[in-house]
Amino acid sequence: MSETLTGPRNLEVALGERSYPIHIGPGLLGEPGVLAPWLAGRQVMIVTNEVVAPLYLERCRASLPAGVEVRELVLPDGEATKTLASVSRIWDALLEAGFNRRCTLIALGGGVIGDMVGYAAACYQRGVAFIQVPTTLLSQVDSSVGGKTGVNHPLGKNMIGAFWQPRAVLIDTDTLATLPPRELSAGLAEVIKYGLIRDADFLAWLEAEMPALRALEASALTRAIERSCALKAEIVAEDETEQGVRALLNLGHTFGHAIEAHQGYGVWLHGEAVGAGMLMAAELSARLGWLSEAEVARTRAIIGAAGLPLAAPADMSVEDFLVRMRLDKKNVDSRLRLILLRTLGDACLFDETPAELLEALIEAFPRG
Ligand SMILES: NC(=O)c1ccc[n+]([C@@H]2O[C@H](COP(=O)([O-])OP(=O)(O)OC[C@H]3O[C@@H](n4cnc5c(N)ncnc54)[C@H](O)[C@@H]3O)[C@@H](O)[C@H]2O)c1
Ligand SMILES: O=C(O)C(=O)C[C@@H](O)[C@H](O)[C@H](O)COP(=O)(O)O
Ligand SMILES: [Zn+2]
Repeated sequence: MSETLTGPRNLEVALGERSYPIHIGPGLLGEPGVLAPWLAGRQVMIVTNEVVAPLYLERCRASLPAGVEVRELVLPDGEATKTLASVSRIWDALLEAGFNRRCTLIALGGGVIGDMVGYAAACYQRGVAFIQVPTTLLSQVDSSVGGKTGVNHPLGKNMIGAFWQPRAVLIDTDTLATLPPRELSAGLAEVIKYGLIRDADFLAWLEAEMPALRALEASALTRAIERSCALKAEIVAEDETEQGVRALLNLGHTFGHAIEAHQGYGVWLHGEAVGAGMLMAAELSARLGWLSEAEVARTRAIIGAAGLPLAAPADMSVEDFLVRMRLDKKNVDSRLRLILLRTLGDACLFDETPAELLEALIEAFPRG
């Protein structure tokens, strides 16, 4: 993993007729006509938010070919806006513009925009094309790839949604220059996740390169994005609708989603909640006798080095966690199914955690 690189990288999510490319590189956004190959027809709607629009909407517009009918919709910002009401605004705008089944939606922004635009595309006239143009690290390494789309419900994260794949993912790494450090750390949580679940060498590389990643060093960031996307593409190609291996991408999320929903969406960033959740999963894995204390210490160290929380919210009781975790989408027949670590780089889905062990772990986990 020592090679330096910053130039364009191309990957594919292999899903037969619905396969699509992931293009990664600096300056991709704004290249005239770069989005042209994936448009379904002449009608295009760029959907973004009020933070991203002043930064990148002009460049996105410039990426379209001449002769297309372009509309723009700028939504409010934030996780709290990831609702059916916001998606309805997209449908309203599409209908008011008279857009038909050959239209294409472009999701320009982070995971909130990407998840909502994907869901709007999945439902509009029973399904239209969309392109992901992710502008946060988290969306570039995770949410733009794989076709999980949807919105939150007050009772649970991403409870309403659909699997709907984009036509392409265009990752302009230059957009990370404007990302606030807290959002960069949130994205690093999902990057660390790939190392923990599937790639011990990548994890070791991340440990060494964390300062470079946090300093936005281009070569390290490109490498991290490419490896993350490659691992996700491989898993999604194997199990598009999460019947098996894809569930491993949920490491830390059963705890993390509980934190996000309990605190109120947007109080903890998704990546922050996943960071703390991955540490909880690692500590539970140790209580089951799988991970050593040294491996838990490594997990804690890399999550901390990424600038992520190492404690759960101060006001969250064991019952607060359990109430939310019982609604988790992975559960079957009221059995909690958790993603745990056999060792670093090897995750599994486990549905036999004794209730007392889980409760003791949550009780003992630090609060901040
Ligand atoms: N579909 C999936 O597979 C998947 C995977 C992981 C996460 N998610 C979802 O993604 C969401 C989190 O995504 P996120 O972390 O990108 O959050 P986000 O979309 O809220 O973006 C984070 C913040 O950064 C701003 N922003 C975006 N790009 C910017 C840029 N280049 N410069 C400056 N500011 C910028 C946004 O406006 C926002 O304020 C959650 O809802 C999570 O559930 C989905
Ligand atoms: O793509 C997946 O599969 C994931 O689980 C990726 C997660 O990082 C992401 O947060 C996803 O939205 C969680 O999905 P959910 O089904 O647990 O809501
Ligand atoms: Zn996630």
